[in-house]
Amino acid sequence: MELLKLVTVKEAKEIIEKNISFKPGIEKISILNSLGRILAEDIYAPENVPDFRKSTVDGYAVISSDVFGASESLPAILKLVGEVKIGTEPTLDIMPGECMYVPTGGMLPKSADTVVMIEYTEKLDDETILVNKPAAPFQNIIEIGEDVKKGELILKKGTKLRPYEIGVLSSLGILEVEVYKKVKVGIISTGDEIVDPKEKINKGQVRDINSYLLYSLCLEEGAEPVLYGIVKDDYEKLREKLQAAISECDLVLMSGGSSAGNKDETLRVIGSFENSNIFIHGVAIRPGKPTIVGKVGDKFIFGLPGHPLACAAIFKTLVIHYLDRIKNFEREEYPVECRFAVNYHKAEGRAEFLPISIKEAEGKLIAYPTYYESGLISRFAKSFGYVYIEKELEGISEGQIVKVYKF
Ligand SMILES: Nc1nc2c(c(=O)[nH]1)N[C@H]1C(S)=C(S)[C@@H](COP(=O)(O)OP(=O)(O)OC[C@H]3O[C@@H](n4cnc5c(N)ncnc54)[C@H](O)[C@@H]3O)O[C@H]1N2
Ligand code: MOO
Repeated sequence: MELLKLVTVKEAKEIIEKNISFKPGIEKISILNSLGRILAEDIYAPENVPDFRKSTVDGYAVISSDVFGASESLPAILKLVGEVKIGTEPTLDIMPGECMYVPTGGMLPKSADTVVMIEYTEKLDDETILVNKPAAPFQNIIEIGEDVKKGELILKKGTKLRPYEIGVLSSLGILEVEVYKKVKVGIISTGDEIVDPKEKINKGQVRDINSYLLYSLCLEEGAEPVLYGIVKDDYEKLREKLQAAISECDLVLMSGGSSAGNKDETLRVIGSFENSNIFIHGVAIRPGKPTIVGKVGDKFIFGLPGHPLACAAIFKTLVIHYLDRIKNFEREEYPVECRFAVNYHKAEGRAEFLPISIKEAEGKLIAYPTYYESGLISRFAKSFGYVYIEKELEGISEGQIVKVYKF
């Protein structure tokens, strides 16, 4: 396979960014359907949360100076003037020397500045409460706007919505949000030996893994995958399928060719469209070297290597980068730090995407490389994640601390 100049992963990402012209559309959806979607608008709080001063305990709303220095031997004696009903505004206020019963979440009477927990009080009679512990000002109280301040930029455009952000939206009464439309991703597997897993398989053939792998990776990334099936190594058929995928989708992922040489078929097919452009033909990464990145009109086409691990590695490094950039999504990753179990030499001149399994030994996390062949899917499934080894490094030494990124 004659590859053009290999670009580094960093260069590949820059080339992808520079050539983005597609912008996903925006749609308004119910927050109940918004899990995992990326916000396409800044959200400012239309009101304070909470918009009343509330108690965080069951107890008595008091004025702190009235209970200053109170103890079991010398309790503060307060007049009970009423009870706050949860969910309603108190109809009374308290004066010095008075208190009012307030449940957890109840609104405080205006002059109260603290709440004494019921455990630290004694009810002498219907009108008299003994307080045997002092309470500092603002103790057991949530102030107006303490959770969210009116006018605050509470969620930024580009935020990925998790259950917690969705909770914030509902607390503000925002029940619909603008998010980026799901990117429609066409998936084409190629290769004479690839068989639909629903069919009988003969010696020399393999069941299609990449369609299923890519489909699931797309779902995980909030995209909308569309399967175009398996295409035999045939220029015309491949061109037909690619044409259909380009016209129906926003992005196309093709995987495999048939060993060395035929990858050029993918290249030739992408290049055969009017307004096509090929930016990358070969990336300095292992696995994943025979990668093609091009564009037809404003639709990106990724020609991914056939080996499932190589295919997934390029999805994780380059396809995800493209998906993030078109949605202004700043991905935050927090890798697990582990001690590397062995001495590992990587291939020269290429960065490496090395699957890892993690074991715990004597309270320490140990990272074991699980990859030796990019065609072995089961090793991949046993891995927790991967270590990314920069192109310039020789490898990793036993005992070295490495960062393991979750799959
Ligand atoms: N002489 C050379 N041979 C190879 C080179 C090279 O530089 N010179 N590179 C190797 C590398 S690295 C890779 S990766 C593969 C990539 O080849 P292709 O992208 O053309 O992919 P195929 O040859 O079609 O497939 C490779 C391998 O993966 C299996 N495969 C393909 N598609 C699927 C699928 N959908 N599901 C499951 N398995 C699939 C296929 O049967 C092959 O076993 O080339 C090396 N060779
Ligand atoms: O890209 Mo290939 O998977 O290095 O074997």
